[in-house]
Amino acid sequence: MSSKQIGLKSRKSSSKYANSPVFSTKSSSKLVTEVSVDDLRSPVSVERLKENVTVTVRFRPLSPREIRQGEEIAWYADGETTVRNENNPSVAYAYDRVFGPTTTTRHVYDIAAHHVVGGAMEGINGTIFAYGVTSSGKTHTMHGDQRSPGIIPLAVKDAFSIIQETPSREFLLRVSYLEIYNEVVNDLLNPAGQNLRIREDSQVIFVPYTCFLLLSPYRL
Ligand SMILES: Nc1ncnc2c1ncn2[C@@H]1O[C@H](COP(=O)(O)OP(=O)(O)OP(=O)(O)O)[C@@H](O)[C@H]1O
Repeated sequence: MSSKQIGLKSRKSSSKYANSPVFSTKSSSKLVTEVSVDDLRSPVSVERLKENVTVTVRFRPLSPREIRQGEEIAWYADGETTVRNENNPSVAYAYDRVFGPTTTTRHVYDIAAHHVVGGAMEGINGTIFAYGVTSSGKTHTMHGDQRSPGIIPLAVKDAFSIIQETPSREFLLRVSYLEIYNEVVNDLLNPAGQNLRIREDSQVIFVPYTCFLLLSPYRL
């Protein structure tokens, strides 16, 4: 089990579904991208600080290899919020949102992540992370590729759009990129930053990772 995460913040579970990363907006991680958004001026509305955790399931299609091997789908999306068992229709689980295998990453982002990015740009801490078994589609969902960009590039692009549309405010965007795998923390932005030591004092847990100012969405 592993997870991929993007954390968006202001300054101041194990999956049953082999072909579906469970996707949560609010983790232990194998790969962590953290974008820190500092709105240097606007105050945070108390109204908006209510905790709000949503859990989303995304099914990926069977791969050609899985089809060749005769593997069958055991769980499927029944409507927009229910996951049902193919062999036993009476077994069903409800989630905030369920996406079937033909859903695009763009759609997943729009429904499940866009509002977290918008909230972060207003100064509300937000985390988006994906977890699921190996090959369930976490990298596909979070990173994607040129043809189908993932949640992380889409979030960064959105953050820059919001900055452009809000000339009256000043923002500071910082990015760090960590991999946590088999209890080992590596800094993916600094080849020398391998097997980082986690330091702890009474107040905070601290990892000495590299943090870059993000000046353009294309630098990520
Ligand atoms: N929604 C999808 N549509 C089409 N192909 C997908 C989808 N999700 C994942 N895949 C494909 O399934 C394979 C496994 O996906 P991916 O590498 O994202 O899994 P992962 O959960 O990150 O695995 P690992 O934990 O081993 O890194 C990849 O070939 C990927 O392109």
